[in-house]
Amino acid sequence: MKEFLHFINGEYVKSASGRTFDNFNPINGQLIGKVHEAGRAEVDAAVAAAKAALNGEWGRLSVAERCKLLDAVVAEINRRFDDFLQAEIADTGKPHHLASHVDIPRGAANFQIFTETIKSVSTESFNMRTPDGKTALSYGVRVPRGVIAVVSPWNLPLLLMTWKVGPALACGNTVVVKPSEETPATTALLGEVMNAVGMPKGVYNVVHGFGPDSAGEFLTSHPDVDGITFTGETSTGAAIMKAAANGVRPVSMEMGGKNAAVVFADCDFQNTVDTLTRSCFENAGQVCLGTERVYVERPIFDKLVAALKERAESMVPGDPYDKATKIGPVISKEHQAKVLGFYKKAAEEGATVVTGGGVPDMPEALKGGSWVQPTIWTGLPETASVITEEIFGPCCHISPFDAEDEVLAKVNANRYGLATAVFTQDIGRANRLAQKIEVGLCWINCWFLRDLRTPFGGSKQSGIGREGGVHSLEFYTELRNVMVKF
Ligand SMILES: NC(=O)C1=CN([C@@H]2O[C@H](COP(=O)(O)OP(=O)(O)OC[C@H]3O[C@@H](n4cnc5c(N)ncnc54)[C@H](O)[C@@H]3O)[C@@H](O)[C@H]2O)C=CC1
Ligand SMILES: O=C(O)/C=C/C=C(\O)C(=O)O
Repeated sequence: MKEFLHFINGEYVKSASGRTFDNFNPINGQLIGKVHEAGRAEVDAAVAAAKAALNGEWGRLSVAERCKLLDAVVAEINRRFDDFLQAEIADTGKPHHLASHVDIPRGAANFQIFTETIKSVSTESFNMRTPDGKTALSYGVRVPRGVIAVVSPWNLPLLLMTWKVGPALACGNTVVVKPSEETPATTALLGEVMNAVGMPKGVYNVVHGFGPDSAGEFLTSHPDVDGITFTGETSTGAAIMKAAANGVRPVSMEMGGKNAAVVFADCDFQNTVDTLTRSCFENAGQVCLGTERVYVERPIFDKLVAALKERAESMVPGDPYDKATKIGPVISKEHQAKVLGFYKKAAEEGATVVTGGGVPDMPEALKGGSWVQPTIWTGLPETASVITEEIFGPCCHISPFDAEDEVLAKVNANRYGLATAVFTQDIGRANRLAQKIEVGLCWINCWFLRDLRTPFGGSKQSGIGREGGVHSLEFYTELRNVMVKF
Protein backbone atom coordinates (compact mmCIF):
# COMPACT_ATOMS: atom_id res chain seq x y z
CA MET A 1 0.00 0.00 0.00
CA LYS A 2 1.20 3.51 -0.85
CA GLU A 3 2.14 5.97 1.87
CA PHE A 4 2.12 9.71 1.23
CA LEU A 5 4.67 11.55 3.37
CA HIS A 6 5.30 15.23 3.97
CA PHE A 7 8.20 16.77 2.05
CA ILE A 8 10.09 19.04 4.42
CA ASN A 9 13.56 20.49 3.90
CA GLY A 10 14.24 18.16 0.98
CA GLU A 11 13.22 14.97 2.81
CA TYR A 12 10.13 12.80 2.95
CA VAL A 13 9.01 12.53 6.57
CA LYS A 14 6.18 10.95 8.57
CA SER A 15 4.04 12.77 11.10
CA ALA A 16 5.45 12.68 14.62
CA SER A 17 1.94 11.87 15.85
CA GLY A 18 1.70 8.84 13.55
CA ARG A 19 -1.70 10.13 12.37
CA THR A 20 -2.75 9.09 8.89
CA PHE A 21 -5.91 9.17 6.79
CA ASP A 22 -7.10 7.06 3.88
CA ASN A 23 -6.91 8.12 0.26
CA PHE A 24 -9.48 6.44 -2.01
CA ASN A 25 -9.57 5.93 -5.76
CA PRO A 26 -12.79 7.54 -7.07
CA ILE A 27 -12.88 5.13 -10.03
CA ASN A 28 -13.61 2.03 -7.96
CA GLY A 29 -13.66 3.20 -4.35
CA GLN A 30 -10.57 1.19 -3.48
CA LEU A 31 -7.93 2.38 -1.04
CA ILE A 32 -4.93 3.97 -2.79
CA GLY A 33 -2.87 4.56 0.31
CA LYS A 34 -2.37 6.20 3.67
CA VAL A 35 -1.64 9.90 3.89
CA HIS A 36 0.27 11.32 6.84
CA GLU A 37 -1.62 14.14 8.49
CA ALA A 38 0.52 17.09 9.53
CA GLY A 39 0.17 18.49 13.00
CA ARG A 40 1.56 21.79 14.21
CA ALA A 41 5.03 20.19 14.53
CA GLU A 42 5.26 19.34 10.82
CA VAL A 43 3.84 22.69 9.73
CA ASP A 44 6.31 24.51 12.02
CA ALA A 45 9.18 22.46 10.56
CA ALA A 46 8.08 23.14 6.96
CA VAL A 47 7.71 26.89 7.52
CA ALA A 48 11.05 27.02 9.35
CA ALA A 49 12.75 25.19 6.45
CA ALA A 50 11.17 27.59 3.96
CA LYS A 51 12.25 30.59 5.99
CA ALA A 52 15.81 29.31 6.36
CA ALA A 53 16.06 28.64 2.62
CA LEU A 54 15.32 32.29 1.87
CA ASN A 55 18.55 33.24 3.62
CA GLY A 56 20.56 30.32 2.27
CA GLU A 57 21.83 29.25 -1.15
CA TRP A 58 18.42 29.89 -2.79
CA GLY A 59 18.31 33.49 -1.64
CA ARG A 60 21.79 34.12 -3.09
CA LEU A 61 21.01 32.84 -6.60
CA SER A 62 20.76 35.31 -9.45
CA VAL A 63 17.52 35.41 -11.45
CA ALA A 64 19.27 33.54 -14.28
CA GLU A 65 20.51 30.81 -11.93
CA ARG A 66 17.08 30.46 -10.34
CA CYS A 67 15.45 30.17 -13.76
CA LYS A 68 17.97 27.54 -14.83
CA LEU A 69 16.89 25.38 -11.89
CA LEU A 70 13.23 25.93 -12.73
CA ASP A 71 13.88 25.06 -16.38
CA ALA A 72 15.34 21.80 -15.08
CA VAL A 73 12.09 21.26 -13.13
CA VAL A 74 10.19 21.58 -16.43
CA ALA A 75 12.46 19.02 -18.09
CA GLU A 76 12.16 16.61 -15.15
CA ILE A 77 8.34 16.85 -15.06
CA ASN A 78 8.35 16.05 -18.76
CA ARG A 79 10.78 13.16 -18.24
CA ARG A 80 8.50 11.75 -15.53
CA PHE A 81 5.34 12.60 -17.47
CA ASP A 82 3.90 9.12 -17.12
CA ASP A 83 4.47 8.98 -13.34
CA PHE A 84 2.57 12.25 -12.95
CA LEU A 85 -0.13 11.05 -15.31
CA GLN A 86 -0.73 7.80 -13.46
CA ALA A 87 -0.71 9.52 -10.07
CA GLU A 88 -3.18 12.18 -11.22
CA ILE A 89 -5.59 9.69 -12.79
CA ALA A 90 -5.57 7.45 -9.71
CA ASP A 91 -6.22 10.39 -7.36
CA THR A 92 -8.89 12.18 -9.40
CA GLY A 93 -10.39 9.61 -11.80
CA LYS A 94 -10.04 12.10 -14.65
CA PRO A 95 -9.85 10.61 -18.16
CA HIS A 96 -6.44 9.79 -19.59
CA HIS A 97 -6.90 12.13 -22.56
CA LEU A 98 -7.65 15.07 -20.26
CA ALA A 99 -4.81 14.50 -17.80
CA SER A 100 -2.34 13.90 -20.63
CA HIS A 101 -3.42 16.90 -22.72
CA VAL A 102 -4.24 19.44 -20.02
CA ASP A 103 -3.15 18.71 -16.46
CA ILE A 104 0.37 17.36 -16.80
CA PRO A 105 1.54 19.61 -19.69
CA ARG A 106 0.25 22.64 -17.74
CA GLY A 107 2.19 21.40 -14.69
CA ALA A 108 5.37 21.94 -16.70
CA ALA A 109 4.18 25.05 -18.56
CA ASN A 110 3.36 26.79 -15.28
CA PHE A 111 7.08 26.89 -14.45
CA GLN A 112 8.17 27.82 -17.95
CA ILE A 113 5.90 30.85 -18.36
CA PHE A 114 7.15 32.44 -15.17
CA THR A 115 10.86 31.90 -15.85
CA GLU A 116 10.25 33.66 -19.16
CA THR A 117 8.31 36.44 -17.41
CA ILE A 118 10.74 37.11 -14.59
CA LYS A 119 13.73 37.31 -16.92
CA SER A 120 12.19 40.05 -19.01
CA VAL A 121 10.23 42.17 -16.56
CA SER A 122 11.32 45.75 -16.01
CA THR A 123 10.56 48.30 -13.30
CA GLU A 124 10.10 52.05 -13.56
CA SER A 125 12.70 54.72 -12.86
CA PHE A 126 12.45 58.52 -12.51
CA ASN A 127 15.02 61.27 -12.52
CA MET A 128 14.36 64.49 -10.59
CA ARG A 129 15.97 67.67 -9.32
CA THR A 130 16.28 67.88 -5.50
CA PRO A 131 15.40 71.09 -3.55
CA ASP A 132 19.13 71.81 -3.03
CA GLY A 133 19.81 71.63 -6.75
CA LYS A 134 21.26 68.14 -6.89
CA THR A 135 19.88 65.15 -8.79
CA ALA A 136 17.99 62.12 -7.57
CA LEU A 137 17.21 58.91 -9.35
CA SER A 138 14.50 56.63 -8.06
CA TYR A 139 13.94 53.12 -9.29
CA GLY A 140 11.78 50.18 -8.42
CA VAL A 141 13.11 46.80 -7.48
CA ARG A 142 11.04 43.67 -7.02
CA VAL A 143 12.01 41.51 -4.05
CA PRO A 144 10.54 38.16 -3.02
CA ARG A 145 7.73 38.36 -0.50
CA GLY A 146 9.11 35.49 1.61
CA VAL A 147 7.44 32.24 2.65
CA ILE A 148 4.30 31.62 0.58
CA ALA A 149 1.59 29.22 1.76
CA VAL A 150 -0.10 27.51 -1.19
CA VAL A 151 -3.46 25.89 -0.41
CA SER A 152 -4.73 23.97 -3.42
CA PRO A 153 -7.86 21.99 -4.41
CA TRP A 154 -8.53 18.55 -5.88
CA ASN A 155 -10.07 19.29 -9.28
CA LEU A 156 -6.87 20.06 -11.22
CA PRO A 157 -4.30 19.21 -8.55
CA LEU A 158 -0.96 19.53 -10.37
CA LEU A 159 -2.16 22.32 -12.65
CA LEU A 160 -3.55 24.58 -9.93
CA MET A 161 -0.73 23.92 -7.45
CA THR A 162 2.04 24.68 -9.97
CA TRP A 163 0.10 27.74 -11.19
CA LYS A 164 1.10 29.19 -7.81
CA VAL A 165 4.38 27.42 -7.06
CA GLY A 166 5.78 28.35 -10.50
CA PRO A 167 5.56 32.13 -10.06
CA ALA A 168 6.32 31.97 -6.33
CA LEU A 169 9.67 30.27 -6.98
CA ALA A 170 10.46 32.27 -10.13
CA CYS A 171 10.14 35.40 -7.98
CA GLY A 172 12.57 33.98 -5.41
CA ASN A 173 10.13 33.00 -2.66
CA THR A 174 9.98 29.64 -0.91
CA VAL A 175 6.75 27.66 -0.53
CA VAL A 176 4.87 25.38 1.80
CA VAL A 177 2.09 23.62 -0.10
CA LYS A 178 -0.99 22.08 1.46
CA PRO A 179 -2.61 20.02 -1.31
CA SER A 180 -6.19 18.87 -1.01
CA GLU A 181 -6.64 15.88 1.26
CA GLU A 182 -8.31 14.15 -1.72
CA THR A 183 -5.32 14.48 -4.05
CA PRO A 184 -1.93 14.33 -2.33
CA ALA A 185 -0.03 12.37 -5.01
CA THR A 186 1.32 14.77 -7.63
CA THR A 187 2.20 17.47 -5.08
CA ALA A 188 4.19 14.83 -3.17
CA LEU A 189 5.82 13.60 -6.39
CA LEU A 190 7.02 17.10 -7.24
CA GLY A 191 9.33 16.82 -4.22
CA GLU A 192 11.24 14.06 -6.06
CA VAL A 193 11.56 16.37 -9.05
CA MET A 194 12.94 19.15 -6.84
CA ASN A 195 15.57 16.84 -5.39
CA ALA A 196 16.46 15.42 -8.81
CA VAL A 197 17.27 18.89 -10.20
CA GLY A 198 19.25 19.91 -7.12
CA MET A 199 16.77 22.45 -5.77
CA PRO A 200 18.17 23.75 -2.46
CA LYS A 201 16.54 22.18 0.58
CA GLY A 202 13.58 24.01 2.04
CA VAL A 203 12.57 25.85 -1.14
CA TYR A 204 9.64 23.49 -1.85
CA ASN A 205 7.83 21.91 1.10
CA VAL A 206 4.63 19.89 1.33
CA VAL A 207 2.39 19.19 4.32
CA HIS A 208 -0.63 16.93 4.01
CA GLY A 209 -3.89 17.13 5.90
CA PHE A 210 -7.31 18.72 6.09
CA GLY A 211 -8.45 22.33 6.55
CA PRO A 212 -9.92 23.26 9.95
CA ASP A 213 -7.89 22.15 12.97
CA SER A 214 -5.41 20.46 10.64
CA ALA A 215 -2.57 21.29 8.25
CA GLY A 216 -4.56 23.94 6.32
CA GLU A 217 -5.45 26.00 9.36
CA PHE A 218 -2.04 25.52 11.03
CA LEU A 219 -0.30 26.71 7.86
CA THR A 220 -2.50 29.70 7.04
CA SER A 221 -2.43 30.95 10.64
CA HIS A 222 1.35 30.48 10.98
CA PRO A 223 3.01 33.79 11.91
CA ASP A 224 6.07 33.17 9.70
CA VAL A 225 4.02 32.83 6.52
CA ASP A 226 4.34 36.03 4.48
CA GLY A 227 1.55 35.50 1.94
CA ILE A 228 -1.23 33.00 1.23
CA THR A 229 -2.45 31.92 -2.18
CA PHE A 230 -5.57 29.77 -2.40
CA THR A 231 -7.87 28.08 -4.89
CA GLY A 232 -11.10 26.49 -3.70
CA GLU A 233 -14.52 27.22 -2.29
CA THR A 234 -15.50 30.79 -1.38
CA SER A 235 -16.37 29.97 2.25
CA THR A 236 -12.94 28.37 2.69
CA GLY A 237 -11.33 31.46 1.17
CA ALA A 238 -13.19 33.61 3.70
CA ALA A 239 -11.89 31.45 6.57
CA ILE A 240 -8.35 31.76 5.22
CA MET A 241 -8.71 35.54 4.92
CA LYS A 242 -9.53 35.68 8.62
CA ALA A 243 -6.39 33.68 9.39
CA ALA A 244 -4.39 35.99 7.10
CA ALA A 245 -5.73 39.09 8.84
CA ASN A 246 -4.10 37.91 12.02
CA GLY A 247 -0.59 39.11 11.19
CA VAL A 248 -1.72 41.21 8.20
CA ARG A 249 -0.58 38.97 5.34
CA PRO A 250 -1.62 39.49 1.71
CA VAL A 251 -3.84 36.92 0.03
CA SER A 252 -4.51 35.84 -3.52
CA MET A 253 -7.88 34.11 -3.80
CA GLU A 254 -9.33 32.12 -6.68
CA MET A 255 -12.70 30.90 -5.50
CA GLY A 256 -16.06 29.55 -6.60
CA GLY A 257 -18.14 30.31 -9.66
CA LYS A 258 -21.61 29.91 -11.13
CA ASN A 259 -20.63 30.62 -14.67
CA ALA A 260 -23.11 31.44 -17.41
CA ALA A 261 -22.91 30.94 -21.16
CA VAL A 262 -24.92 33.25 -23.42
CA VAL A 263 -25.88 31.84 -26.82
CA PHE A 264 -27.34 34.11 -29.51
CA ALA A 265 -29.30 32.81 -32.48
CA ASP A 266 -26.59 33.99 -34.90
CA CYS A 267 -23.86 31.84 -33.29
CA ASP A 268 -21.78 29.28 -35.13
CA PHE A 269 -24.02 26.48 -33.93
CA GLN A 270 -21.58 23.59 -34.25
CA ASN A 271 -18.78 25.45 -32.47
CA THR A 272 -21.22 26.47 -29.73
CA VAL A 273 -22.41 22.93 -29.10
CA ASP A 274 -18.84 21.55 -29.17
CA THR A 275 -17.67 24.23 -26.74
CA LEU A 276 -20.64 23.88 -24.37
CA THR A 277 -20.11 20.11 -24.29
CA ARG A 278 -16.66 20.79 -22.89
CA SER A 279 -17.58 23.70 -20.61
CA CYS A 280 -20.52 21.86 -19.02
CA PHE A 281 -19.17 18.31 -18.77
CA GLU A 282 -15.37 18.22 -19.03
CA ASN A 283 -13.60 16.92 -15.90
CA ALA A 284 -17.09 15.82 -14.80
CA GLY A 285 -17.98 19.50 -14.43
CA GLN A 286 -15.34 19.98 -11.74
CA VAL A 287 -13.73 23.09 -13.19
CA CYS A 288 -14.25 26.42 -11.47
CA LEU A 289 -14.61 27.97 -14.95
CA GLY A 290 -17.25 25.44 -16.04
CA THR A 291 -20.69 26.45 -17.30
CA GLU A 292 -23.66 25.57 -15.10
CA ARG A 293 -26.13 28.15 -16.51
CA VAL A 294 -26.80 28.32 -20.26
CA TYR A 295 -28.99 31.13 -21.66
CA VAL A 296 -30.11 30.63 -25.25
CA GLU A 297 -31.88 33.10 -27.53
CA ARG A 298 -35.42 31.77 -27.98
CA PRO A 299 -35.38 31.05 -31.77
CA ILE A 300 -32.69 28.36 -31.32
CA PHE A 301 -33.60 27.22 -27.80
CA ASP A 302 -35.18 23.86 -28.72
CA LYS A 303 -32.50 23.09 -31.30
CA LEU A 304 -29.70 23.83 -28.82
CA VAL A 305 -31.30 21.78 -26.03
CA ALA A 306 -31.70 18.81 -28.39
CA ALA A 307 -28.10 19.07 -29.65
CA LEU A 308 -26.60 19.37 -26.17
CA LYS A 309 -28.75 16.46 -24.96
CA GLU A 310 -27.31 14.29 -27.73
CA ARG A 311 -23.76 15.31 -26.82
CA ALA A 312 -24.35 14.79 -23.07
CA GLU A 313 -25.63 11.31 -23.81
CA SER A 314 -22.51 10.58 -25.86
CA MET A 315 -20.40 11.37 -22.76
CA VAL A 316 -20.76 7.86 -21.38
CA PRO A 317 -18.98 7.60 -18.02
CA GLY A 318 -16.28 4.95 -18.19
CA ASP A 319 -12.86 3.70 -17.20
CA PRO A 320 -10.54 6.76 -17.20
CA TYR A 321 -7.60 4.60 -18.30
CA ASP A 322 -9.40 3.82 -21.55
CA LYS A 323 -8.13 6.49 -23.94
CA ALA A 324 -11.58 6.82 -25.53
CA THR A 325 -13.31 7.69 -22.24
CA LYS A 326 -14.60 11.25 -22.15
CA ILE A 327 -15.92 11.46 -18.60
CA GLY A 328 -14.82 9.87 -15.33
CA PRO A 329 -16.28 9.85 -11.81
CA VAL A 330 -16.49 12.85 -9.50
CA ILE A 331 -13.79 13.16 -6.87
CA SER A 332 -15.33 11.30 -3.92
CA LYS A 333 -18.40 9.65 -2.45
CA GLU A 334 -18.95 12.82 -0.44
CA HIS A 335 -18.90 14.99 -3.56
CA GLN A 336 -21.12 12.47 -5.39
CA ALA A 337 -23.68 12.87 -2.58
CA LYS A 338 -23.46 16.67 -2.89
CA VAL A 339 -24.02 16.60 -6.67
CA LEU A 340 -26.83 14.05 -6.40
CA GLY A 341 -28.39 16.25 -3.71
CA PHE A 342 -28.64 19.03 -6.31
CA TYR A 343 -30.06 16.56 -8.87
CA LYS A 344 -32.78 15.67 -6.36
CA LYS A 345 -33.46 19.29 -5.51
CA ALA A 346 -33.79 20.24 -9.20
CA ALA A 347 -36.44 17.56 -9.64
CA GLU A 348 -38.23 18.67 -6.45
CA GLU A 349 -38.19 22.30 -7.63
CA GLY A 350 -39.95 21.25 -10.83
CA ALA A 351 -37.19 20.97 -13.42
CA THR A 352 -37.69 19.16 -16.68
CA VAL A 353 -34.88 16.60 -16.68
CA VAL A 354 -33.74 16.62 -20.31
CA THR A 355 -31.16 13.91 -19.69
CA GLY A 356 -29.40 12.23 -16.77
CA GLY A 357 -30.37 13.11 -13.23
CA GLY A 358 -28.93 10.12 -11.40
CA VAL A 359 -26.18 7.50 -11.19
CA PRO A 360 -25.14 5.65 -14.35
CA ASP A 361 -25.16 1.88 -14.47
CA MET A 362 -21.49 0.97 -14.34
CA PRO A 363 -19.69 -2.34 -14.98
CA GLU A 364 -19.09 -4.48 -11.87
CA ALA A 365 -15.41 -3.43 -11.51
CA LEU A 366 -16.34 0.26 -11.39
CA LYS A 367 -19.51 0.08 -9.29
CA GLY A 368 -17.67 1.21 -6.15
CA GLY A 369 -16.68 4.52 -7.79
CA SER A 370 -18.34 7.91 -7.37
CA TRP A 371 -20.27 8.16 -10.64
CA VAL A 372 -22.94 10.64 -11.68
CA GLN A 373 -24.74 11.08 -14.99
CA PRO A 374 -24.17 14.13 -17.18
CA THR A 375 -27.38 16.06 -16.63
CA ILE A 376 -29.36 18.84 -18.31
CA TRP A 377 -32.39 20.63 -16.91
CA THR A 378 -34.80 23.18 -18.32
CA GLY A 379 -37.87 24.96 -17.00
CA LEU A 380 -36.69 26.35 -13.67
CA PRO A 381 -37.09 29.94 -12.44
CA GLU A 382 -33.95 32.01 -11.80
CA THR A 383 -34.37 31.48 -8.05
CA ALA A 384 -33.91 27.69 -8.25
CA SER A 385 -30.95 26.19 -6.35
CA VAL A 386 -29.28 24.71 -9.41
CA ILE A 387 -29.30 28.17 -11.05
CA THR A 388 -27.96 30.07 -8.04
CA GLU A 389 -25.53 27.70 -6.29
CA GLU A 390 -22.22 26.21 -7.41
CA ILE A 391 -22.69 22.47 -7.96
CA PHE A 392 -19.29 21.46 -9.38
CA GLY A 393 -20.76 18.52 -11.27
CA PRO A 394 -21.41 17.54 -14.92
CA CYS A 395 -24.65 19.45 -15.29
CA CYS A 396 -26.32 22.61 -16.52
CA HIS A 397 -29.66 24.35 -16.65
CA ILE A 398 -30.72 25.85 -20.00
CA SER A 399 -33.10 28.84 -20.13
CA PRO A 400 -34.44 30.81 -23.11
CA PHE A 401 -34.09 34.60 -23.39
CA ASP A 402 -35.49 37.27 -25.71
CA ALA A 403 -33.36 40.38 -25.23
CA GLU A 404 -29.76 41.36 -24.54
CA ASP A 405 -30.62 43.45 -21.44
CA GLU A 406 -32.73 40.67 -20.03
CA VAL A 407 -29.95 38.08 -20.31
CA LEU A 408 -27.34 40.50 -18.98
CA ALA A 409 -29.40 41.08 -15.85
CA LYS A 410 -29.81 37.33 -15.33
CA VAL A 411 -26.13 36.59 -15.82
CA ASN A 412 -25.12 39.30 -13.34
CA ALA A 413 -27.70 38.36 -10.71
CA ASN A 414 -25.34 36.03 -8.91
CA ARG A 415 -22.86 36.49 -6.06
CA TYR A 416 -20.10 34.90 -8.10
CA GLY A 417 -18.27 36.52 -11.00
CA LEU A 418 -15.60 34.19 -12.31
CA ALA A 419 -16.08 33.43 -16.01
CA THR A 420 -18.54 33.61 -18.88
CA ALA A 421 -18.73 32.51 -22.50
CA VAL A 422 -20.65 34.43 -25.16
CA PHE A 423 -21.52 32.86 -28.52
CA THR A 424 -22.46 35.18 -31.39
CA GLN A 425 -21.19 36.27 -34.80
CA ASP A 426 -21.97 39.90 -33.91
CA ILE A 427 -18.61 41.06 -32.62
CA GLY A 428 -20.00 44.44 -31.52
CA ARG A 429 -22.57 42.76 -29.32
CA ALA A 430 -19.99 40.32 -27.97
CA ASN A 431 -17.64 43.12 -26.96
CA ARG A 432 -20.51 45.16 -25.49
CA LEU A 433 -21.41 42.23 -23.24
CA ALA A 434 -17.78 41.61 -22.36
CA GLN A 435 -17.70 45.13 -20.87
CA LYS A 436 -20.89 44.58 -18.86
CA ILE A 437 -20.84 41.02 -17.57
CA GLU A 438 -19.40 41.10 -14.06
CA VAL A 439 -16.63 38.51 -14.33
CA GLY A 440 -12.86 38.23 -14.33
CA LEU A 441 -12.77 36.19 -17.54
CA CYS A 442 -14.95 36.52 -20.62
CA TRP A 443 -14.58 34.08 -23.50
CA ILE A 444 -16.14 34.88 -26.87
CA ASN A 445 -16.91 31.88 -29.09
CA CYS A 446 -14.57 29.73 -27.00
CA TRP A 447 -13.97 28.49 -23.45
CA PHE A 448 -10.89 27.75 -21.30
CA LEU A 449 -8.64 29.05 -24.05
CA ARG A 450 -5.66 30.09 -21.98
CA ASP A 451 -2.72 32.38 -22.63
CA LEU A 452 -0.66 32.17 -19.47
CA ARG A 453 0.54 35.77 -19.85
CA THR A 454 -2.96 37.13 -19.24
CA PRO A 455 -4.60 38.06 -15.91
CA PHE A 456 -6.58 35.19 -14.41
CA GLY A 457 -9.01 35.54 -11.50
CA GLY A 458 -12.53 36.34 -10.42
CA SER A 459 -14.75 39.28 -9.56
CA LYS A 460 -17.33 39.57 -6.77
CA GLN A 461 -17.22 36.48 -4.52
CA SER A 462 -15.13 34.54 -7.03
CA GLY A 463 -11.82 35.99 -6.03
CA ILE A 464 -9.36 38.62 -5.03
CA GLY A 465 -6.40 39.51 -7.21
CA ARG A 466 -5.14 38.31 -10.57
CA GLU A 467 -2.44 35.78 -11.35
CA GLY A 468 -0.77 35.11 -14.70
CA GLY A 469 2.20 36.62 -16.53
CA VAL A 470 3.40 39.91 -15.03
CA HIS A 471 0.20 40.14 -12.94
CA SER A 472 1.51 37.35 -10.70
CA LEU A 473 4.37 39.61 -9.69
CA GLU A 474 1.93 41.87 -7.83
CA PHE A 475 1.35 39.10 -5.33
CA TYR A 476 4.62 37.16 -5.37
CA THR A 477 6.92 40.17 -5.03
CA GLU A 478 7.17 43.31 -2.97
CA LEU A 479 7.79 46.38 -5.13
CA ARG A 480 10.40 48.45 -3.32
CA ASN A 481 11.36 51.99 -4.30
CA VAL A 482 14.99 53.08 -4.07
CA MET A 483 15.84 56.82 -4.16
CA VAL A 484 19.46 57.79 -4.81
CA LYS A 485 20.64 61.36 -4.35
CA PHE A 486 23.84 62.43 -6.10
N1 LIG B 1 -11.40 25.62 -8.12
C1 LIG B 1 -12.47 25.81 -7.42
O1 LIG B 1 -13.08 26.82 -7.48
C2 LIG B 1 -12.88 24.73 -6.52
C3 LIG B 1 -14.11 24.76 -5.91
N2 LIG B 1 -14.47 23.76 -5.11
C4 LIG B 1 -15.80 23.82 -4.51
O2 LIG B 1 -15.65 23.60 -3.16
C5 LIG B 1 -16.46 22.51 -2.75
C6 LIG B 1 -15.79 21.77 -1.64
O3 LIG B 1 -14.56 21.22 -2.07
P1 LIG B 1 -13.33 21.19 -1.10
O4 LIG B 1 -12.20 20.43 -1.61
O5 LIG B 1 -13.85 20.80 0.24
O6 LIG B 1 -12.91 22.72 -1.19
P2 LIG B 1 -12.23 23.55 -0.11
O7 LIG B 1 -12.28 24.96 -0.51
O8 LIG B 1 -12.78 23.19 1.23
O9 LIG B 1 -10.72 23.01 -0.13
C7 LIG B 1 -9.68 23.56 -0.89
C8 LIG B 1 -8.41 23.48 -0.06
O10 LIG B 1 -8.54 24.27 1.12
C9 LIG B 1 -8.20 23.49 2.27
N3 LIG B 1 -8.95 24.01 3.40
C10 LIG B 1 -10.25 23.77 3.72
N4 LIG B 1 -10.60 24.48 4.81
C11 LIG B 1 -9.51 25.20 5.19
C12 LIG B 1 -9.23 26.12 6.24
N5 LIG B 1 -10.15 26.47 7.13
N6 LIG B 1 -7.99 26.65 6.32
C13 LIG B 1 -7.04 26.33 5.42
N7 LIG B 1 -7.24 25.44 4.41
C14 LIG B 1 -8.45 24.91 4.29
C15 LIG B 1 -8.55 22.08 1.84
O11 LIG B 1 -7.91 21.14 2.67
C16 LIG B 1 -8.06 22.07 0.42
O12 LIG B 1 -6.66 21.90 0.36
C17 LIG B 1 -16.67 21.71 -4.00
O13 LIG B 1 -17.83 20.95 -3.93
C18 LIG B 1 -16.73 22.77 -5.03
O14 LIG B 1 -18.04 23.29 -5.08
C19 LIG B 1 -13.63 22.73 -4.86
C20 LIG B 1 -12.40 22.64 -5.44
C21 LIG B 1 -11.95 23.64 -6.35
O1 LIG C 1 -6.08 27.59 -16.32
C1 LIG C 1 -5.99 27.87 -15.12
O2 LIG C 1 -5.03 28.47 -14.67
C2 LIG C 1 -7.03 27.44 -14.16
C3 LIG C 1 -8.06 26.71 -14.46
C4 LIG C 1 -9.07 26.21 -13.56
C5 LIG C 1 -9.33 26.56 -12.30
O3 LIG C 1 -8.78 27.61 -11.75
C6 LIG C 1 -10.23 25.78 -11.41
O4 LIG C 1 -10.94 24.90 -11.88
O5 LIG C 1 -10.20 26.03 -10.20
